[in-house]
Amino acid sequence: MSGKLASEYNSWKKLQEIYDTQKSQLVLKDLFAQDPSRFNTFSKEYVSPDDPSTTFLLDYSKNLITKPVLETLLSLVKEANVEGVRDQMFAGEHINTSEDRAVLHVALRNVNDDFKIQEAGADEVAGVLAHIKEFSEAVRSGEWKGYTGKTITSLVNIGIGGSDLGPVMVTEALKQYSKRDLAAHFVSNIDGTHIAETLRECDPETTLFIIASKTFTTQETITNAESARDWFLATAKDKAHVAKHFVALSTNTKAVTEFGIAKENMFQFWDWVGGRYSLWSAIGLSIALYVGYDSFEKLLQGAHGMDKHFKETPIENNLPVILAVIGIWYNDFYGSQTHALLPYDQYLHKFADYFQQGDMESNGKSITKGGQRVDYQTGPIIWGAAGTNGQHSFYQLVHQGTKLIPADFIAPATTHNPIAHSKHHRILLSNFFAQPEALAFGKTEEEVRAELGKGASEATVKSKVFEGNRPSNSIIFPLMTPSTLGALIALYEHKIFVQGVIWGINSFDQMGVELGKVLAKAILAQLESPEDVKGHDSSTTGLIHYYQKYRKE
Ligand SMILES: O=P(O)(O)OC[C@H]1O[C@@H](O)[C@H](O)[C@@H](O)[C@@H]1O
Repeated sequence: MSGKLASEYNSWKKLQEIYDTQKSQLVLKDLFAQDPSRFNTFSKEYVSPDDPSTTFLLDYSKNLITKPVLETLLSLVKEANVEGVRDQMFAGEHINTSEDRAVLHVALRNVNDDFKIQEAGADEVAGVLAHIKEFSEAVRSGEWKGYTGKTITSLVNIGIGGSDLGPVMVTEALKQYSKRDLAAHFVSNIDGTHIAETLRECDPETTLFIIASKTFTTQETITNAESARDWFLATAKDKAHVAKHFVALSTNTKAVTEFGIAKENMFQFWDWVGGRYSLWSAIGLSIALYVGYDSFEKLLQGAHGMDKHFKETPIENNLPVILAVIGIWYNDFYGSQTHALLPYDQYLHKFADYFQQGDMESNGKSITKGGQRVDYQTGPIIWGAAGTNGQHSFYQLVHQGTKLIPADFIAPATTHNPIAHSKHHRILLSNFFAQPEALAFGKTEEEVRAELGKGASEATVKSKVFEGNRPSNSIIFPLMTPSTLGALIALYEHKIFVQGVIWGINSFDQMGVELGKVLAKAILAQLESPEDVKGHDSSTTGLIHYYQKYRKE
């Protein structure tokens, strides 16, 4: 960390100058016309340093950049000492300064021990992975039995935030690798409907509950876990049976034991694993159970390959760095407020949800590590949806609205489900190719006039014009596999890291989630009767009073 605001860097000032003076020249149609090799210049194929079959192409040529713009963006990376902070992260230095913690999700997937990491606990990773392997194999093979001797057929992961979103996203993405005889459910919301509806699909004799909570104090998770235990004991009766049906993933041994889960059924992790970076840790147990340990290990290997790429590749060829700086170009100079993640792969339908936490909880900050208020924009709003669904809903705004929405299009070249001789997939991909093209190059007034002929009104002509010059990245990979998924997730994790370092913020704490929790606790104690409702504004008081008119118990 340099201690400077990003806006104080010389390269930042230069970028502002470029934006102010050259913005009108940054027109994709012209840039492509002027340079026939633009695609070659601004695209890179990633090949995992560990496994050549883990590969993808990143095409960033449809961005509002030229070589000088990109060079200036990269000099920002140098000036902000991103490489130095990156190396501190890999070395286990406490770069999460507000919590005085290391940030070591890379240690969880350090499969070949390529990185020498000293932090306490890093040497325990292999042991926890062995525990995950042993347990997941026992459950999947049927060797692990429920209290009446039956095989487990349903998993219920109870967790929220980072203890939910990663496993949800990955189990969906790798569904093709599951045995299909083990159903995976995820309960996160405190709304009783979530657990009630889930339990309706489960049988206490064949259900395994995985209580996933780093702190083991999260109100939603503990309340849901207690209700799950009550539901289970209503049938099983004997508390001794809990051991066969409840396991915990946590850093908090004391709280887990107090809940009644045996120590041998607890899967440990460490304070240097951030919640939103924890799917690689014991939090990934539901993934290993659902897709098998081998696939879980390949996921880790895929991420590890990207870690090596990020750590060892010069910044001009470093894919997370490139994505990060292009994002900064739009976020901080073009004034884009959002960034869309648009996977053309149904298996990735939770990808944007996952990175809403990954990115927005990491970089949704306005105070630098040094305590200064930033005078520029930080993390973008992340959103998106899978496949062509979005085209029939929100793409109208992306194409013709008043906002500039940078987007990443992500797709597999081949599908696990080549039904109708891959007809579906070809149609899907034709859209994956067409959308970035339409966004970039649009449709001119002349083209519209030629199409409509003389009789068309001016308003109709104008409404059919696509201004174009809307930027995007495209990522295409051979097939959705565990290792490719691991590499893709790590790509975005490191992108978020690079942006956080440039903005000078701490991407690894989440102070902003606390205030609401505290207020909710105070309000919970006041819900009984109107006389208890004290200390609020008239709006909050009015809302609680309205609720109290209808509350039943
Ligand atoms: O795993 P835990 O401790 O139950 O925490 C769950 C989530 O709790 C939220 O409050 C945090 O903002 C998330 O970062 C975290 O993932």
